[in-house]
Amino acid sequence: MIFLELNKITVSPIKESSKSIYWHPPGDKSISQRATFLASLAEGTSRISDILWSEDTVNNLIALKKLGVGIEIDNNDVLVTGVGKFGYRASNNTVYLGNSATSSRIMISLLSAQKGRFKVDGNKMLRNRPMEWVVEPLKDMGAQIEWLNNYGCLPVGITGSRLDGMHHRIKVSSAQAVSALLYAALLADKKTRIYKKTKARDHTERIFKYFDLDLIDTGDYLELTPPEKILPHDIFVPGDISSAAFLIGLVAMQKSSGLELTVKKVNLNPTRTGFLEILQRMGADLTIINQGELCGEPIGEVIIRSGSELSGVKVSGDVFVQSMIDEIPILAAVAATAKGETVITDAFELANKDTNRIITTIELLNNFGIEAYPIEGGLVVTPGEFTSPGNLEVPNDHRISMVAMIIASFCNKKTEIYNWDTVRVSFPGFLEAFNLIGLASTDDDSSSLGPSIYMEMVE
Ligand SMILES: O=C(O)C1=C[C@@H](OP(=O)(O)O)[C@@H](O)[C@H](O)C1
Ligand SMILES: C=C(OP(=O)(O)O)C(=O)O
Repeated sequence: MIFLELNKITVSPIKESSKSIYWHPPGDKSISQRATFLASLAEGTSRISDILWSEDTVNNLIALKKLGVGIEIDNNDVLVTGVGKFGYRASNNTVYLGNSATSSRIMISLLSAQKGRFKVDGNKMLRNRPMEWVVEPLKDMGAQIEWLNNYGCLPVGITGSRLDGMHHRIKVSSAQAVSALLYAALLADKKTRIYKKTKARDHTERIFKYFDLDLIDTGDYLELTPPEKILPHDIFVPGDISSAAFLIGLVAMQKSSGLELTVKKVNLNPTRTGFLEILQRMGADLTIINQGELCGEPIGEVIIRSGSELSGVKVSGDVFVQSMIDEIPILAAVAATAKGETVITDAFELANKDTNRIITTIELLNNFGIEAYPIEGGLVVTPGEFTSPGNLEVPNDHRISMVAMIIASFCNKKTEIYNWDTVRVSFPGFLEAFNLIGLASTDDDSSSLGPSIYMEMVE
């Protein structure tokens, strides 16, 4: 049972549940952001259906609206009327992107080629995240960007200019670095060639092809020929596997059998499914059915059943780790319930998230009595019984906050969790989904965080 009070939530021990649940997760955050940006550059109106309504995506919509892009809500959908490739309107207002590194990195690229001056900024967490991997290559394309406070960090000032095409080798294992430069390449004068460091989520490549853009992938590099203009396309956003992972993990952690969750219409892009594969390797009863495609993205249904005995695993390899980069905190919680230790390496990018998630995941587990410690580029989790710390303030990190609530529900006494509501960044409906599983319940106030308030903010 969960009881809410201001920014504190009280999580009581769960009663084991045995139900069959069908659930459609909220829209994928990465695809919602990419779809919104691409539609904003098109000439005409694109309908984005099943978009994610959360703080990150809404900040993106509000920022684009202030730049002159047409943003209208039609039921749950967004109608984006693009202004063409170079039609963003300059204003004295800061382009504010809250907590979202993905949105700010792509936005910096797009503003670099618009007419006028812009300032891009975000919240305290975002101001600590590295921006130089995007800004330095953009400068090589001719962008005029200045660091307004500290080198490498937001806020930045941008004076729009002409962008040249270029050949660039990406130095970090980040999909955002590739994506930001691909968006800049759309606005460049000539072809741009990008050599990736690793294969990470490829939603940008897929949505560019869905929009009929001239992007080739030789396996060695990506090459984009800038289009004369971009035509609007309607898009359906599949469910977010990273949000679904919290509930999938929770079911896998329940020791008694009888609980079954079917996650419907969820994105199964192979660059995102590492968590599902690792759960299968650990011995979870997880199957994938009804696979298909939606707007160039693989989708399907995931069925997870409780009651399996799980074993610890070794997780390594740049590509594999990237395919579950946002799921590592929940994997660490699942690993604590398995037999044998779990060793995660090659997860260097985790240090660059809202918090350093290697450290915050370890601290969270330690707070609940689990032995976990850092190793180079990762962590080791030793299985054990979760014990409640009584009360706990979680860091400003939505993914850590959701894992804290899940772990707390497996403790033998109540836990008060402070600062839990960063869930709004990616999954405002988390508590309702948690209730649906039947392991917890909330009072009415939980709906105050629900997706509908985000629609009101845009209107
Ligand atoms: O491209 C994206 O939409 C994202 C890529 C990942 O970051 P990196 O590619 O920087 O590792 C991921 O952690 C983030 O939640 C969203
Ligand atoms: C790190 C995340 O997103 P971003 O990098 O866009 O802030 C996330 O959603 O966990």
